[in-house]
Amino acid sequence: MGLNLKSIGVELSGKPILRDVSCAFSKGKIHVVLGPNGAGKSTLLKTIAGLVSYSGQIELAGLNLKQFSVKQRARSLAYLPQNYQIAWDILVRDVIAMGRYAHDDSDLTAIEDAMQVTDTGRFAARTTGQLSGGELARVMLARVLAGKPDWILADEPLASLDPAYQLDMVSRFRDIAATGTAVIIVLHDINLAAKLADNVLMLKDGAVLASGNASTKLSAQNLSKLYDISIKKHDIDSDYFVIG
Ligand SMILES: Nc1ncnc2c1ncn2[C@@H]1O[C@H](COP(=O)(O)OP(=O)(O)OP(=O)(O)O)[C@@H](O)[C@H]1O
Repeated sequence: MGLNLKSIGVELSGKPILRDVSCAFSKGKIHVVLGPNGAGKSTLLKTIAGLVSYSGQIELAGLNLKQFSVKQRARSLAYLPQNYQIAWDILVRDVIAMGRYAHDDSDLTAIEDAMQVTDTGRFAARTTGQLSGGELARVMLARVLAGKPDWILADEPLASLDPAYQLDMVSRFRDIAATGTAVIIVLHDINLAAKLADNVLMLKDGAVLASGNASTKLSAQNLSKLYDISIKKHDIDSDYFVIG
């Protein structure tokens, strides 16, 4: 059973930010959310995560998400924010173990599994202040995975990573989706989106421009409309988009 958004509206400080957004997300798939700066991508993830009030209905496995307690929601849906900050210099293992908070336990197998998938076990005894940005990104993903959520909401998790780390994270997200978890991920890089996406959701001015299977919806025509610039397929390698 999926995650369905039905006619979602969000206002912040009296300004409409999301307008009549309807879309469906499925388990075991990677859903990439694309759109210009300010289109409402982060607001959409925050809305699903329960951090923002909304009109309309969000259904998770056929149930109204508003009926879920905070803990029930946190067990199903994990949110990886855009600008995470670790307030204290604490042990990596403890940060990852915090992912069990909503379960009221410290399931060591879940924590070990999360470290294995993200290859963070080798940092476990270091503190967060002793990690590079790319290493910290993997630790934050491990924290999310330790909670064994069915749905991961990740806001630009590749933004500050070098190309090698980006590709590494792409393959980790693929592995995660292959276990049946759904990944809803905001990206700005359209070629990384093309590598990663099973489905896409294109948001423009707070409304849906296109959504559905990446093989049909992630087209040069839709991308050009989305960003109001010329985007074409590469002449030789049609898997790549060229800007301008
Ligand atoms: N608390 C707030 N009060 C008023 N407006 C807000 C608030 N938070 C965000 N906004 C506005 O909502 C709009 C959507 O913001 P959001 O962060 O969702 O966009 P985004 O698509 O994620 O952008 P970006 O790609 O730049 O991260 C922007 O115009 C932003 O200025």
